[in-house]
Amino acid sequence: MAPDITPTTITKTTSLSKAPSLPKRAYVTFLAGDGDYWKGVVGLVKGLRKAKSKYPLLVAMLPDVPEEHRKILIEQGCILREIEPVYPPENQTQFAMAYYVINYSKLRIWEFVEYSKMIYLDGDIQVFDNIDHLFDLPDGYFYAVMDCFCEKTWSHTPQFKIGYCQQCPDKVKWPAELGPKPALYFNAGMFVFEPSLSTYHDLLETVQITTPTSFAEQDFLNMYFRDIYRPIPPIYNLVVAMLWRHPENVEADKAKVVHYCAAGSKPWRFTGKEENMQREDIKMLVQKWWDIFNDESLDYKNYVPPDEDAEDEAARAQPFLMALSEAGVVYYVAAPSAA
Ligand SMILES: O=c1ccn([C@@H]2O[C@H](COP(=O)(O)OP(=O)(O)O)[C@@H](O)[C@H]2O)c(=O)[nH]1
Ligand SMILES: OC[C@H]1O[C@H](O[C@@H]2[C@@H](O)[C@H](O)[C@@H](O)[C@H](O)[C@@H]2O)[C@H](O)[C@@H](O)[C@H]1O
Ligand SMILES: [Mn+2]
Repeated sequence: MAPDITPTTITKTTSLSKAPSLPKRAYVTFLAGDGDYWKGVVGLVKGLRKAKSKYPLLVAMLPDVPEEHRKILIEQGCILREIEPVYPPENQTQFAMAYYVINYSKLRIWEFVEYSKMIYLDGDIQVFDNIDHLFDLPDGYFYAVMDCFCEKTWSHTPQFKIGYCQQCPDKVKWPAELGPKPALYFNAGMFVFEPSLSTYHDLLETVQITTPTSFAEQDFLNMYFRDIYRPIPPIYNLVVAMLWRHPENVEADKAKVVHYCAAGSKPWRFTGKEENMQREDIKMLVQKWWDIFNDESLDYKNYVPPDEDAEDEAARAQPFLMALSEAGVVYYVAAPSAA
């Protein structure tokens, strides 16, 4: 008896085959432990909503995130993805911060291959303007903002010891006797990447044969993606220490993304007592974070998505992308030759 292939079945099959396969994009952050970083994630998802981002926020979370925090994040519209920890090989390394050892677990996000492109954001980051246009940057590269070597957390490095920083390479030139100038180095609190199973497996294998260093997975990612790393402007990840280390390179009120990574700058723990925490620009940025965190109209349960036919943000940003590629001379600096 021939199977009953009715028009419905054929239609259903046909319509499914026509389903558009739009590339899926999402923001992703990382959450570990039962501490207070969940507040950073709530602030981040509300900030993305305020900036009218079109894409969801995934939370790659370790099993030790308590049920109570998970519930809060789901109620705020986050997509939770539990991941297993990634530990570096046994080592004697003194990480710049002891807890950095858990940050290797960030590498699990390369496994999220249902997404074609993702933007990773630390939980201590806030997005104050729409950055959806970064998803339209050309594939095949790793985009992130250049870091700064001037904080005490870098005091163990030759750069710090001689006063060299990539943010001002002409101020103290890299001495030839120290060998080749360090390759451009990014802050791993924010980056644009493409999930890929082959990259994911290679990352995990490479971690196990790489001696850990003080900035843990940030150092590792800089080594791993060195050849395809493309710097993007500091407005996309204002590492707040830049405000006092390189004020000529940044403007607090122009930053689209702010990274509260200087000691004492985490908004949800802010006391104002640590060095530089009484600066007006720091207090303004911390207040901006709290204004979003406390804004109940941005809670997922109260949120009304923007009008669907509002001008597409990507179209609005097209001129930007052209400018960025033209300005490529400034930001798409090829890594200095090894010689
Ligand atoms: O107890 C912790 C410590 C860190 N993190 C996550 O790991 C990221 C990196 O740590 P952190 O931002 O503190 O490092 P920094 O950028 O300040 O060096 C955080 O933003 C969080 O997303 C976390 O979830 N729980
Ligand atoms: O695990 C290593 C971490 O390294 C980075 O933080 C550092 C780095 O930015 C230094 O340059 C600063 O001086 C320092 O304050 C800051 O903590 C990333 O932000 C974080 O996500 C994570 O990868
Ligand atoms: Mn951070």
